[in-house]
Amino acid sequence: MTTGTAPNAATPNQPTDCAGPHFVLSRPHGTVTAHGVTGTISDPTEAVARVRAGEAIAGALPFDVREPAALTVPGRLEITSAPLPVTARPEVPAVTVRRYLPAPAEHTRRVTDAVTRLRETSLRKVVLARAVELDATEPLDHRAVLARLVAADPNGNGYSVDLGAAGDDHRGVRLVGSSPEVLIRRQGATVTCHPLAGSAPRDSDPDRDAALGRALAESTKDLTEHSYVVESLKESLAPLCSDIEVPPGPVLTTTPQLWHLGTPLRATLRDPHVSALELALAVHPTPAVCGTPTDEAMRTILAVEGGRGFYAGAVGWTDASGDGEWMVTIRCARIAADGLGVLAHAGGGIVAASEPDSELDETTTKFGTIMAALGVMD
Ligand SMILES: C=C(O[C@H]1C=CC=C(C(=O)O)[C@@H]1O)C(=O)O
Repeated sequence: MTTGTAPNAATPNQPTDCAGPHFVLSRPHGTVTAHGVTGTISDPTEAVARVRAGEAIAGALPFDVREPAALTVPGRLEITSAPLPVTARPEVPAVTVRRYLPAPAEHTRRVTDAVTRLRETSLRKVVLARAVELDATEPLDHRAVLARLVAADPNGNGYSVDLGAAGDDHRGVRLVGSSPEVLIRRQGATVTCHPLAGSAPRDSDPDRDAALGRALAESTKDLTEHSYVVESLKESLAPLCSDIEVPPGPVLTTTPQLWHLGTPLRATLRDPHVSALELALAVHPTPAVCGTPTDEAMRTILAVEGGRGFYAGAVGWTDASGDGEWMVTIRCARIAADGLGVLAHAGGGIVAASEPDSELDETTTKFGTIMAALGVMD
């Protein structure tokens, strides 16, 4: 499907397609590529109005939606029915870890403090993340990183977004990743989401791997952590949707690095004018990236971590009819405009029963998706 055509006009912050499309989202059921830019939008409310007026949009929402979004009105939205075709796994220049932010011991200390707080206050769950700064010896090509992410994922998940629409600080900056988590998808009146929460590492030995999956499915701590996300989604969707179908319990899903607990939800949209973008804004941030209660968890995260930028936000598109898909922005990295500096984040849901050392290990495993794509573990 294609929506309109327009030149790739160049204004100061405007993303361009000079080095490949400014937005690509590869999914098992299809790839959406935005070609050309007719406008940029940093205010999601304006984007909602533009979609209601019959325009398509694509891009990224930040974790804290009070910060600028990176959305474009594309000249043309190309939608295929297969993941991004990748014929060969391209080489990338050498990438090395500069430092972890905070240092691993400090992340463990933060988790310990959070566990105390979870036991003593009304906070039930909080997702704490840490970051890693990496350096490339030569400029990284985001197209090569995207191809490696898509090639490494049996489901073909991957995204690459030019963040320039968010303002001068983001000019030429790219967000690349491979998210397994569907925040929201709208196809006509059908609304689906697939929240994930609760994790265990994979193992190269099939028997040990299967045992890790079984243990996750029975883990009270992980089932509790997961339940907050499902409850939150049901609550956020209720005013906008009817017939919300929730399976009796979560199912196991996998990425090459991790097992996750996931719950596929399905609902019917009450008002056909409510677009995929509006639905994404209504449910974000879910307790898969923030916590429960949302406000208390958000305050805790901002106080402990500071800003997250586009990590733990949403990346996706909405077409002129309001259909679209938004993924939770995880398993990703920001590549600086010079292609040399990289910043990646990984987080995990903390509940009262969390163990700080396991939580640190979980974030290390989650970094594996982007580290492998950057060749750090080659
Ligand atoms: C916050 C992240 O993952 C979320 C998605 C799946 C499982 C999660 C968990 O088990 O904590 C997180 O909620 C991340 O990858 O940075």
